[in-house]
Amino acid sequence: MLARPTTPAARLIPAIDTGDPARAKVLATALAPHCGALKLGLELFMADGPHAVRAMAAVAPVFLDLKLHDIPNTVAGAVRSLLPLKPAMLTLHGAGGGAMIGAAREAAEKAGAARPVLLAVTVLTSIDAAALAATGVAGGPVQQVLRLARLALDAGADGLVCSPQEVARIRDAFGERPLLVVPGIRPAGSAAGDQARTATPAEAVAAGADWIVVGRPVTGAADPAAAAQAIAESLPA
Ligand SMILES: O=C(O)c1cc(=O)[nH]c(=O)n1[C@@H]1O[C@H](COP(=O)(O)O)[C@@H](O)[C@H]1O
Repeated sequence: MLARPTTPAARLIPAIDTGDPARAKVLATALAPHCGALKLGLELFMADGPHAVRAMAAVAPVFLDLKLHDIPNTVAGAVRSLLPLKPAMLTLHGAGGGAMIGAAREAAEKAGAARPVLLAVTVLTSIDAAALAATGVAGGPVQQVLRLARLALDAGADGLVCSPQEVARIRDAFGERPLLVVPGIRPAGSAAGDQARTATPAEAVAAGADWIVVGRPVTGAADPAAAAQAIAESLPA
């Protein structure tokens, strides 16, 4: 399994969100020396599938963010189908429930020591309190994140995806064990866009994030490698 980062640069996971494989290759090549892993999400996977994963894995560990969410049998099958691509990290939705997460873990175990880190997405960082209430969830994002965190960790997830605003609360409740991967990161002065629960890179790491996921503030910069390096330099040692 991918080890916890030991340097500031290794904490950074740029999100390569593009449907253009050529653009993805340019970004991956430029950013690989300045990060701990590269995130490949739905946009690129829908466009270029397993080929894109193999191409990215040639330059850096791949965080394959497909946010699996289905019945346990289907998710276990999806994990089995993905194992030959050797992703370093894989996401599934905590809201899929404990049986789904347990089935994913059992399927992942087939890869032995090289299995991907299984990360349960808690409450998407684009969801604010009002949007969460509209889905019928009582209580605010923090309460729901803690509820899904407990469920996912008990069921066999190695870690969690949460916003920077819940990191300290998760560390208080669950200690150092869970791996915490944190999107919703915005360097000071950068546009929030569709993100609702945000903080700066340094704030997220100071609160206890292991990795930070940064997309548009890096990939939309005139010089993505320089933007990545500036973020790494802003992090506590
Ligand atoms: O699982 C994720 O990575 C994820 C979970 C979440 O709650 N929020 C979230 O933004 N992400 C991903 O993190 C990246 C954030 O991108 P930017 O908003 O451009 O920095 C995107 O690729 C999202 O798919």
